[in-house]
Amino acid sequence: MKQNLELLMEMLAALPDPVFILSESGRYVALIGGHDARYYHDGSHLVNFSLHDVLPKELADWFLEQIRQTIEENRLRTVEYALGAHDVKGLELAEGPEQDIWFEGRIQPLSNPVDGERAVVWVARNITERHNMQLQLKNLAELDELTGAYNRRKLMEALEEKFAEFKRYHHPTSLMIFDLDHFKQVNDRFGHIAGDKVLTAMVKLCKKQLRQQDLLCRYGGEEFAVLLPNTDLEEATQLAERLRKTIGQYDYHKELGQAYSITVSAGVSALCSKDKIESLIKRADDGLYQAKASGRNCVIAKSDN
Ligand SMILES: Nc1nc2c(ncn2[C@@H]2O[C@H](COP(=O)(O)OP(=O)(O)OP(=O)(O)O)[C@@H](O)[C@H]2O)c(=O)[nH]1
Repeated sequence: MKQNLELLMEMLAALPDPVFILSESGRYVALIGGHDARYYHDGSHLVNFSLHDVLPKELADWFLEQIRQTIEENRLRTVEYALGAHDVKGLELAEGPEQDIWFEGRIQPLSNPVDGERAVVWVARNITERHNMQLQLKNLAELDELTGAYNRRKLMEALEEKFAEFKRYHHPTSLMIFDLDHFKQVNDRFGHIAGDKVLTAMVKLCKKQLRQQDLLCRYGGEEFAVLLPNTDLEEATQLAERLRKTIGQYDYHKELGQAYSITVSAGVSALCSKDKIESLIKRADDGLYQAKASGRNCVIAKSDN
């Protein structure tokens, strides 16, 4: 009997991933396993502290909510979350992983109370590698490799999404399409690699001007599009003008080895009730075409009539 118990204890201690017993009020009742310092920090000091003693309030509240839901639903639940060593008070920072860790938490309610309280068992597994890989795949699928702007596929996806939202809620939504003027001359004069640097610098410049919600995409070659949620045609035109001026005033000395400025031409359109995605794009494209035809370095807004 004693031998069996010893074996059980040894087996539990050897568990590669940390297993926490957490009470409904957020107390760390016990911690078993998880001693591999390549993947985990030593959390043994946490026992008998409460979540709010060691975690920032927002995180502690989130953990408590997960415990509460698991007990209420009385079933296994799986959650994913990030935790940095600096988030947890009292950890030995010199030991364990340096970067933020992504965890998968598998939370199971216990059938009997612990010290008079309902409790869960929370198995935490380091999934940082998998998470980073997923992020990398997502970036590969969504981003233009050269400039870091979103790619055309992402633009079409976002347009579908915003179009559906527009039909439901009628939030104003606009599209700007712009193209660098006489860009062939840049390539011819400075070479294709220098041209690449100009495109990359220009995207950086635009990102600084745009809001978090705006989606800057490489539409093709030296043509870009910006999807502007919650923006009507007038506001979109103002924003396009601001971008045009900012890009035109930038000196590509660093990229081209001499003072050089490049202008852009742009077309702008806004979703209207009888629109399809294609007609929204076509109006912005028509605006761009007109801007080129009327001497470049300007913005033409195309309304739906
Ligand atoms: N360096 C570089 N150049 C590119 C890339 N994609 C497209 N281009 C170049 O962009 C240029 C586009 O030329 P055109 O379509 O004649 O247009 P433009 O010279 O900009 O003239 P307008 O648009 O009429 O003002 C071509 O020289 C393409 O090779 C790229 O990824 N890198």
